[in-house]
Amino acid sequence: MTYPPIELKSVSKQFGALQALKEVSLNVNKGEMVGLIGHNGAGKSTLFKLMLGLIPASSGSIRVHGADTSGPGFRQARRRIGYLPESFVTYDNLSGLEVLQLFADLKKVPRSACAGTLELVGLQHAAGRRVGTYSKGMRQRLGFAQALLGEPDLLFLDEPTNGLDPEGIADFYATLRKVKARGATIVITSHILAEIQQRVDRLFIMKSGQLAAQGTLDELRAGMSLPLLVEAAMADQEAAGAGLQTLQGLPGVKASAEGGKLTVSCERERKMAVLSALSATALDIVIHEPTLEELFLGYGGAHVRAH
Ligand SMILES: Nc1ncnc2c1ncn2[C@@H]1O[C@H](COP(=O)(O)OP(=O)(O)OP(=O)(O)O)[C@@H](O)[C@H]1O
Repeated sequence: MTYPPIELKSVSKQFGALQALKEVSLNVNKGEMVGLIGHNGAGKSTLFKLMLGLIPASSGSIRVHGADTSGPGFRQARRRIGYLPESFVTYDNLSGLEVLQLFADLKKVPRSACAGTLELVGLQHAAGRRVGTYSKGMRQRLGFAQALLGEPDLLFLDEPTNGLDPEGIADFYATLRKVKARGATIVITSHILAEIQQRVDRLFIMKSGQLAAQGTLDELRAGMSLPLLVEAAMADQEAAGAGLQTLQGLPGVKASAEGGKLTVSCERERKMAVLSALSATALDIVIHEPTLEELFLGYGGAHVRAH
């Protein structure tokens, strides 16, 4: 029998008087890449630690590949998991290859896998260099490499693009796509919502220890029905004024004009009415969907701060 990689039922976690997680239920399907987002202290890292079996839940059940994280069968399931913690700490006096070999020994993965894994994260040229001389981005790549060792079929990546430059971020997601293509399931957290919103299959929004919403970006948009933003470039100020007048007659539409530019905020179901009102006179029209940041705030999240 095959089990979904992750099944959580009514999971709560108490740290003394503090309730870090409250009745969280969620499933992640095989081969999915999902994003876990939430404000600082929302409970993302705690959820990771519970799913990795590093700390016990106060109540509820957590199954990973069908094995209860508090049961004896979990050791086996744990071998198929890769984890990149939020702060990856390593040994400065060893080379990148030596660090990876150490992790390979711990994970009971043959050392022969290390060179290829370093190549996968673009560190092959620095394999023999002391980690103490690595940049922040290179350390993060090394952390990613240890998570990828042994081709795990479930990956937990906590803030994996921390410290990476734009090229590093693009490389990281290119590698993730390869990992996903071989059927792995991936759970990723990020504070940079613009970065993950187009890259994951589904999103979980955490708020104060609870799951505030879940779904694809489109489902989250439909659930919140935030207004769309339409920007239209008109030939000149006069054309913009005429366009503004037409739009002001439409219900559920707010518009303003500045020079030859019209800015319109409208309910989703008014989009076609707005477009047809402008289509004859506009030179160009751009429609902006609500961003994940706006949805996140709409679902009750606080502002997401980058670390
Ligand atoms: N070992 C612990 N003992 C006591 N409280 C803890 C412990 N671990 C986490 N907490 C608390 O649980 C809550 C959730 O923390 P958690 O680290 O899971 O949040 P997070 O969403 O990962 O935050 P961030 O985005 O800042 O990493 C916070 O209030 C935190 O202070």
